[in-house]
Amino acid sequence: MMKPALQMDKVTRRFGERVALNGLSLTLQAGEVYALLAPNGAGKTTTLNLILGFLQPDGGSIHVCGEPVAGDAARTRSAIAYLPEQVAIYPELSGLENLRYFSLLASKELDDATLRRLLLEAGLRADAHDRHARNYSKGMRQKVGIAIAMAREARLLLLDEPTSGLDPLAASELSGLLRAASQRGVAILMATHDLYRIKEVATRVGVLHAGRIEREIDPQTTEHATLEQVYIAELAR
Ligand SMILES: Nc1ncnc2c1ncn2[C@@H]1O[C@H](COP(=O)(O)OP(=O)(O)OP(=O)(O)O)[C@@H](O)[C@H]1O
Repeated sequence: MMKPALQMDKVTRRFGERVALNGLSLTLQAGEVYALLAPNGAGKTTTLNLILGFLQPDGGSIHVCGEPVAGDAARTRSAIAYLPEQVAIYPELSGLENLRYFSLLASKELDDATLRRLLLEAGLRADAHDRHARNYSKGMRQKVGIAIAMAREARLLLLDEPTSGLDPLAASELSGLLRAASQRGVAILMATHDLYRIKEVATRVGVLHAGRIEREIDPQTTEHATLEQVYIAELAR
């Protein structure tokens, strides 16, 4: 069997007296789309930074595609694509040039036809490929980010609030892209408050509270209203 894309086992992390993560365990197999519902301060950013190897845990372990992050974070990071809330690409370069540049950084030298195909698959229309990214909307920058992830053949995609500030069309396009990526075996972990998109795309939902996953909900069998009630109750705790 394939190694899980992500395996977090009883991870703890403190900042001085403050416990940010308190025994967080989470395993993601290839193709799973996990939505992390995280009220402010619950430990979302700490979780993402630990997976990326920018922080070290005080206890527990994290593996990406079977490799310990503690062993060689640069190596495990090469299997990960991280899309922050605002995808950072070079404004003076075009979408195509950004994709070429970030692919080269990941030692992937792709010809223009392949780069353009990846941009099209990520939903960036051909007439935008050669325009300066400075004029791109948030949704367009995100599409370039997804194309970069696909060019790098990332096995694990981390997204932080991917739909905040997107119009409904862009958000729905993003759901389609995430579904397509998951069908290709990419495991996706997205921190979000967007219950509507969760219903659309997530295969699992977990509520992060006080540094651990307090409960999991099956998005397929849970009504939207129930999902919302659970989340609101969690926010009010
Ligand atoms: N560098 C740090 N120094 C001290 N405390 C920290 C540090 N980073 C995080 N914390 C604390 O750890 C807890 C979890 O923080 P984290 O940033 O992971 O939460 P979050 O869920 O991302 O919150 P938000 O959504 O508000 O950014 C919080 O109580 C926070 O104050």
